[in-house]
Amino acid sequence: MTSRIEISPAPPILGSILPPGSKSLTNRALVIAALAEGDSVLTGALESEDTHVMIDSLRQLGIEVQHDSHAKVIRVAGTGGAIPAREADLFVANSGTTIRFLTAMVATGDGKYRLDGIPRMRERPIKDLLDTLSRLGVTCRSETGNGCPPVVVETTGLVGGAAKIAGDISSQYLSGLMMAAPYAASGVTLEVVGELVSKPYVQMTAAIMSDFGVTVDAGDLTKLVIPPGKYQGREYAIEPDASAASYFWGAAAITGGSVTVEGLSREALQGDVAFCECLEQMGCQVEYGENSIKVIGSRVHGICIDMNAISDTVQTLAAVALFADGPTTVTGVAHNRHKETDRIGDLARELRKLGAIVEELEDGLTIIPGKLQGAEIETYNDHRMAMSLALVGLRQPGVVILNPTCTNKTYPHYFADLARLAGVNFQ
Ligand SMILES: O=C(O)C1=C[C@@H](OP(=O)(O)O)[C@@H](O)[C@H](O)C1
Ligand SMILES: C=C(OP(=O)(O)O)C(=O)O
Repeated sequence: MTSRIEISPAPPILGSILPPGSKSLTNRALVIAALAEGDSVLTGALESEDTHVMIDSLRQLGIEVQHDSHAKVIRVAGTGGAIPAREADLFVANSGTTIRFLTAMVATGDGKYRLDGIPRMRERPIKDLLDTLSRLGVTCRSETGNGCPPVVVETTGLVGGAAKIAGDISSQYLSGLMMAAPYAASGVTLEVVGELVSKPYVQMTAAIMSDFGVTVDAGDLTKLVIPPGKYQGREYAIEPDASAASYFWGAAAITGGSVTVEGLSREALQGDVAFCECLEQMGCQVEYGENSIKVIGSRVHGICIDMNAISDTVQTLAAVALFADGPTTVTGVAHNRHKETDRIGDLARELRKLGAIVEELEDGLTIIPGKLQGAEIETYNDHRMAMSLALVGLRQPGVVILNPTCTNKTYPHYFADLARLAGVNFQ
């Protein structure tokens, strides 16, 4: 693919689509299957950079992972909790789940492990996770001392006990600790300090742990008790990615069409299906099936909404908000500044290029729709910037997405799938 793609306006989109597997579930299932007793077979897994760096890292740790990328099936030979490699230097690109989950996982091993990523990863915080691991008996540090990767973990195993974990920067710290905790010498009790962000992801972690045989007492997510235990290998079906689905639901809203996403339901493990409730508040109609969710677009209204729990869909909502008949305010997403890029400041800048008046808040933004115009959209190597703002081009001519291959992080075939669904070609 070239270093730019121009989105072609489309008539109201009528269709259905099955997005690729969930990044969050694939990477959790990989970690848990690696630690489990016996083999696991993961079906419907995501094939993308974020899952490939996880697979490569697990292999470097000495875990056998067989991978049929065409069939989207991954076989993992569980080690029963052992980490065979005594030393490893892992490269995680810009995958937050991979570095946070593996930092906690390698802490259960016996050896010295280093984890690093691309330059942006070296700006993404991980200090709170390292502090908690230290309290649980592990020697670990940020190599440059700035609280970000590269991370070095020197360990003879997780001792366990009670520790506090900060909740206000990223829920991935807590999820990583939860998945590793059954392999501590004694049980682990985690007390969450500060308001926990992205709560549905922690519920997802507890749910998948339970699916593999370890029950967490998660209560109201302020104090979590994880008993010693062992995951049991199994066959596990990964749901389609709900964050990816948001773009197709957004496309229905923006074009005034009707799009059905297959393989998801209101009961999905992924909190991001609640993006449909935002669209409903904006005036769209949502139909929940047993194994599908359909959004029917209409004239959209501006809304005020706290998106703390579903922050990966803020950029999708922002794209829809450009077509609303009034302002939209999103709050509760200060943690979005620590993701692939600053998803408040950089998002505001790109929305302004498209003709909106945007007020940046400390924890969100207000978008006042203006007369739309085409623009070259900078993506900051953020897959969600590319995927969300491309939707604007389905109505407004002249929207060009720069560096479109950044969608490789979670959705390598995004533009092909969107063009097919919309029935147009992109240049
Ligand atoms: O646990 C997970 O799978 C994720 C948690 C969220 O991160 P934060 O907890 O950092 O908000 C989300 O943004 C990310 O894409 C995936
Ligand atoms: C924030 C994201 O990813 P991660 O934190 O896993 O890198 C994302 O996919 O939007």
